[in-house]
Amino acid sequence: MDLEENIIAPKLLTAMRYTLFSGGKRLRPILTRMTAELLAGDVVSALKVGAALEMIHTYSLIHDDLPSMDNDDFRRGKATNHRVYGEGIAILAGDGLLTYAFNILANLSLPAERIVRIIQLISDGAGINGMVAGQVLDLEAEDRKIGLKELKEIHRAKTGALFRTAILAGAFCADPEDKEIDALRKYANYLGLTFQIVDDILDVIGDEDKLGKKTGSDEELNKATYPKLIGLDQARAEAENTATLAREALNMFGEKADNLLQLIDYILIRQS
Ligand SMILES: CC(C)=CCC/C(C)=C/COP(=O)(O)OP(=O)(O)O
Ligand SMILES: C=C(C)CCOP(=O)(O)OP(=O)(O)O
Repeated sequence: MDLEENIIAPKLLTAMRYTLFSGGKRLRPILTRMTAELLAGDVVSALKVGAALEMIHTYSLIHDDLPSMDNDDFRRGKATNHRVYGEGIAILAGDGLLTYAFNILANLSLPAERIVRIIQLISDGAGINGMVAGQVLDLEAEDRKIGLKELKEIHRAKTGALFRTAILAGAFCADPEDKEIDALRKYANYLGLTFQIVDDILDVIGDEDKLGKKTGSDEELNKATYPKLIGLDQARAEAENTATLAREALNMFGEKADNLLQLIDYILIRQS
């Protein structure tokens, strides 16, 4: 089914497209593509997998912004989905993006067992063993004192899981060796943590126009963050440390991993 062919409920498609095409860094599809390229995999399939992941990520943002979750008014430089289309349609636009993503994955031109592997990986990382679970932990931690260890676990599931999934799904667009998967998983874990520490820092010091979303919302919702738990300077140092570990994880690939290395710098530079 082509997304454009949805004529039963045109408003659903409009609401899905509204947030999907309102800008966004496209980090997860970029990672999928870079990883497939690193391992000389099928780049066309990687782009399709990346599109599916971006749909899943976009659904998660639409739902994360809802009044029952973070209650945010701005996302990607525009009014949030529910502010424009109302809560009901926003929930359904998220549902539509999530399910359509799996339609794209089911239609990949890869060997059937590879497609099944990618679908398993993504439903796991985006679902009850990854992002959805992380969001639950995040909600439960509001207004509660938590330590760094618990915060790391929340970040690992809420944000890290989809990064890890994007990278490993890119690897399965090739024919990876076990040691390559191990190295990429390590890179993904440290990259995801670096990203979320930087996101925490940007919520304190970031420019709302550049970020396209409101800052200070973690404080407003009384959420535990790296700057809150260890201070801004220590949080920056921690982001540098995890970035170094992400770089080291790529050592076995040498220069071939330059793009993945540059992505670490891109994430770090955003908070400097
Ligand atoms: C199943 C769902 C709804 C998952 C949401 C996952 C997620 C990473 C939300 C954004 O996190 P955030 O609140 O830390 O970021 P932002 O500041 O961009 O809202
Ligand atoms: C996971 C978090 C913290 C939500 C924002 O993710 P991104 O910063 O990748 O958002 P977009 O560029 O896709 O809007």
